[in-house]
Amino acid sequence: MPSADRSTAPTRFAYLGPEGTFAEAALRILVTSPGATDGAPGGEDRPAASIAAALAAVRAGECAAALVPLENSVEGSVPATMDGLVGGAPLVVTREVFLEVAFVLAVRPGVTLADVRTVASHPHALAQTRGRLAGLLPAAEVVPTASTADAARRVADGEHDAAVCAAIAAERYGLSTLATDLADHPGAVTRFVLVERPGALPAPTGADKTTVTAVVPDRTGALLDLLTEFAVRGISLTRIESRPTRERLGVYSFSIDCEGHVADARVGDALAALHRLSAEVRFLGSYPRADALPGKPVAERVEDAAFAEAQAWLARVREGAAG
Ligand SMILES: O=C(O)C(=O)C[C@]1(C(=O)O)C=C[C@@H](O)C=C1
Repeated sequence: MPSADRSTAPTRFAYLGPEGTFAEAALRILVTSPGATDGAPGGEDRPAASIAAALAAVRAGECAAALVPLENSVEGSVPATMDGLVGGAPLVVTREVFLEVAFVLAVRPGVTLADVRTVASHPHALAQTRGRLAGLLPAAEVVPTASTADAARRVADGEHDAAVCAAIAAERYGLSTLATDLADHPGAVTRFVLVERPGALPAPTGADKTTVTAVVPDRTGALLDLLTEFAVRGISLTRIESRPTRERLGVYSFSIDCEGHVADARVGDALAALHRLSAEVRFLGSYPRADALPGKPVAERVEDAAFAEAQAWLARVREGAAG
């Protein structure tokens, strides 16, 4: 899948580090799953200090790809990833990975709940454990960190008293566990995406997703117009959310995932229509669904064959044949 340009990068994958993050666990799944991409064979994986740093390493050609969190089933989207993909040099998603996340409360050996004054973690992890933390540590100060493993490392260094992190991070940094299964909603899943510089697209598998962002013009019905382009072609959306464009209040960029591959006639046709409707459309990739499910049934009238037949009919009409 990766083009020659991509595969010459010295490092295989950048991920939100340090070692022991959920992002690293997701990367292990990615490189061992069927259809795994090699990035730069023999290369190293690089823990990055932030999502922005991971994306920057790919843009600079230092890494073949970056694995970054996009959304969580409890806490919703990860703004740093959303914004990092919309701005800057183009990047595309080539794979997605789902990871069930479970949190522990980790401390230096010998530290008890009564000793904990500060508890640190990634904001998404803190939000997913808010209720349990309030019960266990009602007086503790909650401190955001760049990642869950960053919190564990800082606890090991003595900077904070407790970390909300993965069990593997507690182990990696020599911490003890005061509580397990900290999540307020057990079974939360984080969706990670592998992003690369644009190149050859992953081939359609029949169970694909496409991601696109579009700035919606400030006029009545503009969002409905945009969504109609998917609906009339029988394309099911799997995610939609808005982010501020940072230009002014009232102008938003919509980030949309839909079923299907840009190589599918109906999806390509819808994206072309979006390009006509919006001054700023960014194609963010077509890639295999992590769950490998075929998606919603597609009506015959929007199958590739129906589009091809309609194009052939139009060509005949334009040449003067009876319609
Ligand atoms: O900090 C980590 O370990 C991450 O991989 C990031 C992240 C996120 O951004 O949501 C991933 C999964 C958990 O929901 C908490 C944090």
